[in-house]
Amino acid sequence: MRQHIAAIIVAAGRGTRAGTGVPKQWRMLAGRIVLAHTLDAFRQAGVTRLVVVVHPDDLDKADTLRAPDVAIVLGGDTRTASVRAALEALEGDAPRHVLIHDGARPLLSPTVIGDVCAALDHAVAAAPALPVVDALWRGENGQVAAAVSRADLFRAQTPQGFEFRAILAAHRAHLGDAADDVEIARAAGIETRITQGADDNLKLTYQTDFDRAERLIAARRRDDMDIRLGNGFDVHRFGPGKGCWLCGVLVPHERALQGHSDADVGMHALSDAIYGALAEGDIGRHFPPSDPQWKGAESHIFLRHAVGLMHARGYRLNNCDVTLICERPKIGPHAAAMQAALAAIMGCDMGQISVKATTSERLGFTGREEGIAAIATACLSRG
Ligand SMILES: Nc1ccn([C@@H]2O[C@H](COP(=O)(O)OP(=O)(O)OP(=O)(O)O)[C@@H](O)[C@H]2O)c(=O)n1
Ligand SMILES: C[C@](O)(CO)[C@H](O)COP(=O)(O)O
Repeated sequence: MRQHIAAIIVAAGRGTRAGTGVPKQWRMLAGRIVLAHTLDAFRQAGVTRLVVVVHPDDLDKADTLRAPDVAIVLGGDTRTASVRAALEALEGDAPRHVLIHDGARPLLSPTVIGDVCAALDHAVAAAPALPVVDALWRGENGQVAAAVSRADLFRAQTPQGFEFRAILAAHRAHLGDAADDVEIARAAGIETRITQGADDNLKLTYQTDFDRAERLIAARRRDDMDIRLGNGFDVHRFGPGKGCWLCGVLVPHERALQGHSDADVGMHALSDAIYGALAEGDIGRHFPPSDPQWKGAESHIFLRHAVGLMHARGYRLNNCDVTLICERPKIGPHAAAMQAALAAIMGCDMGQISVKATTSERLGFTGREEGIAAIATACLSRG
């Protein structure tokens, strides 16, 4: 939660460039009102105080946005006047920081918001932007009149973030209009740090922007739906030796597991679950047992390889679940250490990893303590 931050979402424009009819911020985009997408991005970023600035003619439409975290404020004739109205409305219970965002930028990501918020820990003002990458020309009568240097040029985006008191004072002191709030802050002598913008954070200005935004959301939804499951199963027999490697932890025992590698049966099952989710076979395909270089190999090599492949394919781990099947050694006292070891290898949070154990009621080879079996499930998603 970002307790000391409020977000102002300006949505009082008429959207004339996007065409006639309903103003763009109230139109449907991928099945939802544009502003509903915008508000959700802030909620996902943990901003819980949202001020939406609307045109008086749109008050009835604003009813659809009403929620405990949303305040509605009436805007003015210009974007600058709309922002000012919201700043004044917040003053009675002033936040420490304020983010000012175009309602017409519905595809902003929690990452862009988070980067601005992080920059505000060290700066009075911060805003996202993208460097200009194309060559620039000045045109006259449909002809190229001159080349213009693109060095140091950026395309400004929102949300633009400020110390609340500083931007309120800057707005109060500002005469006339401005393209954005950074211009107003700079006029008051406030330096603004540039944070990473995003191509997707486009402003809906023309109808073609709606078409592009629809395509981007459709692609995001396809990615969100791309969830993959894999399972793995492995068995190693007991033999001479002391202690068993299980999920990256050497567990004291009067015997050791036998195998071509270090025989970490839990880590093998987990690696196979990840390979399975990627439809990439199993450990044996990537590390053939016939290859002497893997003799006695530490099993984290296999797991790291599976995780590397997962990232290379554009997936990340949602969660995984490993079950060790044995009478002894007892796993419970070591389960937390195993979770920690796997998390360190996989570069994820311990909460994403479950390690548990069961006996087989003294039945079968595990019941007779001839070996240990492990099953694992991994769930991956895009991104
Ligand atoms: N008087 C105004 C004018 C603009 N905005 C908001 O400022 C953002 C960026 O402005 P722009 O894209 O220029 O929106 P419009 O002014 O609505 O567009 P147009 O210029 O095409 O009419 C939009 O979310 C818009 O709703 C506002 O709150 N109050
Ligand atoms: C604030 C802004 O989004 C920064 O890029 C932009 O200036 C507002 O939109 P407009 O089309 O320039 O009115």
